[in-house]
Formats: sequence, structure tokens, C-alpha cells
Amino acid sequence: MAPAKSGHQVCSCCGHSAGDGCPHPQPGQSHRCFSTPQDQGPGISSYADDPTKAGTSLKVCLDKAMTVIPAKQQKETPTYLGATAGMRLLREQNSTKADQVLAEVSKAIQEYSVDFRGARVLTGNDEGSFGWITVNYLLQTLIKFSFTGEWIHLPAADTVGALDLGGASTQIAFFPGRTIEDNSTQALFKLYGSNYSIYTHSYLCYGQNQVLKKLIASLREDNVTSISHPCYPKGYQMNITTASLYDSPCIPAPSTSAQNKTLTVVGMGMPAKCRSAIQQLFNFTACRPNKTCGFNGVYQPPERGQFYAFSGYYSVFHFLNLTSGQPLSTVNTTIWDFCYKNWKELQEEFPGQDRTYLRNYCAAGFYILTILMQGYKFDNQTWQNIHFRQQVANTDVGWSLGYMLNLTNMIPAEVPSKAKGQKFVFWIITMLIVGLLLALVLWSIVALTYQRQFANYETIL
Ligand SMILES: Nc1ncnc2c1ncn2[C@@H]1O[C@H](COP(=O)(O)OP(=O)(O)O)[C@@H](O)[C@H]1O
Repeated sequence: MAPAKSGHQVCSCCGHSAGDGCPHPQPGQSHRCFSTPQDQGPGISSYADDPTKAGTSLKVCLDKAMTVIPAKQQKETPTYLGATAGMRLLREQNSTKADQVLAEVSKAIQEYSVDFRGARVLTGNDEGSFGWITVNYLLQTLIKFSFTGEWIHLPAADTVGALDLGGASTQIAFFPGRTIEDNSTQALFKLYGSNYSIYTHSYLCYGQNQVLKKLIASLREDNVTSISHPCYPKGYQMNITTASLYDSPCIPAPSTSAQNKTLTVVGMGMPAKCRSAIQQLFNFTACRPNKTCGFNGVYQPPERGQFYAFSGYYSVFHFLNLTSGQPLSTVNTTIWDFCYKNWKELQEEFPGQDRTYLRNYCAAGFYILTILMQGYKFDNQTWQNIHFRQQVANTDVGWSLGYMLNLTNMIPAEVPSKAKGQKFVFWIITMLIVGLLLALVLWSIVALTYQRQFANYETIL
């Protein structure tokens, strides 16, 4: 693998914050900051209302990043800003506002002494592809350094697929090992001299936060201000306004709700109803004749190989203690049992847990099962091929590292010709071992000869 350039650190600020701030990587690693407020609350729409807020919250994250970049290296640290589905949605809604947000964050970064190289909204396919690059780079499934000091290409079939669940969109990317029949879902890269043809698709509006909002909207009945929510725990109740429910292009407002109203959402804790309400948010039957599909009529070749599921997939399954390769039956019963717990029990059992996440885990658990099994068509057997992970090789998995590797050309298009330094070290070590062995053999011969002569001498005496 191409080593990270020493001292270079990249901060890519993006989508929906989990509120967990900035991790503290070592110099040379990518540094991902979160700059969007939690979408459980006002979401990216609050930046649309006041784009300067985007700059302000970015500064909080950049301040943290600057504490881990050695002062001497700050000036030469390439810094990129990548925005994802939250900004894609805002651009759809109001492109002027989206441009203002990008301008504000660019202005904020320029106040820091880093080598700022631009802000961009990634396409859904980019987001999926960069996640795939990240995970395969970290797992070293593209090339590996052999004992003899050569770089060896690994077969593309050994790469793993990437499953990313964000707040506003969700991505799938994998090497299908067959022709990709829809060009819009194909990503072609040349990495280390090998060509890869990857299937990738991003489902906009199928990120966790947008889906959970869509679920509430789907449960709403005309002219009724109370919503019975089968996935929220019994005993839980909250108020939301129709303005906040219908604030994104993912959830079109019904023509009847022109005026802003307050709705009361009441938890029922009914897992069977919850699962079926979630299934209603997908179309599993639409697909062009003789094609295989994911959902909503989107072409998808049959999934193949091992998959790493990260971001939202990991957060939810980690909370539910389901990241150790549990069989599907255990996953099902765990989610089912969790959904039966009432709000009082949940708060007592998980006192330190964020309340918003806590009330959402039942719906999020069923959402993950539904998208993986009925959406992407994993089955009882292939379920075991999904690995729920936050990190690989001590590094967070997500699109941002792949984005940085791509922009800084840290994965060369051609295989590194000769690892001269490392090859030299290999030969030195080999010579040392051979030399040591020779010395050992010589020493044994000399020792044996002396022993024999000494024995003869003793016999003569
Ligand atoms: N501890 C957590 N428990 C449950 N959900 C979480 C947790 N942390 C993050 N999430 C959710 O996971 C999803 C993905 O988060 P993130 O990777 O930050 O989103 P994005 O890709 O939109 O930036 C979001 O819906 C977020 O709310």
C-alpha cells in the first residue's frame, strides 16, 4: 500500500453528525470532521435557513483538527471538504442556498492556515465508490507486499463490498464479477495498474434519518393530529410540527397540510406492525424484465463475496450487540425483543444513551434487516458474509478516506514499480540469515573436530 504522506492530514467535513466530534488520528491519516447538526433535530435545513451556521459549526471541528496537526505541518496539509446526501437534497430543494452553504464553509476553512483545495458535493456513486476504496485499501485486498519484496496483485474477486448507511442516503458497492448491465451503476477505476469494474448505487432518501421521517409521514392519517407509531416504545410520546416533517424533498407534503400544525406521535411498541410499516416504504417488485434488482426498480447484479457494513449499520447493530457475526435468527429475536421494551424500561436499562437514538433503535433495526434481506437480497447463508464494522486497521471506515486517497493520488494508477528500499532491506536480511547459518555450520564443524581430537588425546593418555 502506498504509505500515507507523513504529516499530511485531511479533514473532510460532511453529512449528518452523530454528535461524536472529531476522532484523533495520527498525522498521515485522514481526519474526518462532522459539521452538520444532528438530522434528528433541525438537520441540514437549519443551514439552509442560515448558511453562516455551517461555517460556525465547521470552525468547531477545524479547531479540533488543528490541535492534532503539528503546527509546522499545518500549512502544507491538504484539506478538502466533501459534502454528501444532505447537501444533495438541499441542492435539489434550493441550489442557491446550497451554493451559499458551500461558500460559507469554504470561507471558514480559508481562515485556517492549511492548504485548502476546495469544497465539493459528491455524487451518490462517488460516495459508494470511495467507501469501497476505503475498505479495500484498509484491508489490503487490492495489492500486498510479498516476503520477497514484490508488490503482488490480488484478484478482484478477493475485494469486499461496502455497505454504507448515512443519514440521508445509503450506498452499496461491490465487485460483481460479471457484466454490469446498467452503465449508471458502474464505476471504473485503475488502481495499482489493475482495472476494476464496480457496481455502485446510492439510494437518496434511504438514509436512516430520512427513512425514519418518511415512516412517521406514512403513519399519519388525514386530518388526525395524533400518530400511533408501532416502532416507538410504549409510553413514549413526542410532538412534531408538520413543517419539520415535510422539510425535505424525500417527504412530499400532502396537499391538505398547507398550514403548520403540531402532531403528537405516540409509541405503541408493536414489532410486527413496525416491520410491516417499514416494508411499505420500499417497492420490492418493480424491476425491468429479465433483470435483477435491488429495490424501487434499481438494477443490481446478484450480490457476491464478503461485505463490510459501516456508519449507521454499525452504530445500530453495535448498540444491539449484534456485531459479532450472530446468525439471522438471533438478530431477528434481538430486534423483536428490543421493540417490546417500554420507554421506562429502556431509560432505566440504558441511562446514558441519547434519547433520540434510543427511541429509534427498534425501527432502525428492522430497517437494516429489511434493506439487507429484501432490498439487496442477502439470504440466510449470505447473511454470514456481512461484517458490521466501524473500523478496519484502527481507522474509521467511510467514504472520506477513499476521497482523500483519490484526491491526493495516494493510490497510484500503476503498481509501484519496485519497492527499492524495501527490496534492499529484504536482501540484507536474507544475507544476514545465510551468513549466520554459515557461521553456525562452521562453528559446529570446528567444535566437532576439537572434540574428536581431545577424545583421541585422552585415549592415548
Ligand atoms: N450512536 C448511534 N446510534 C444510532 N445511530 C447513530 C449513532 N451514531 C450515528 N447514527 C446514525 O447513523 C447514521 C449515519 O451517520 P453518519 O455516518 O454520521 O451520517 P452521514 O453519512 O449522513 O454523515 C445517521 O442516521 C446517524 O444519525
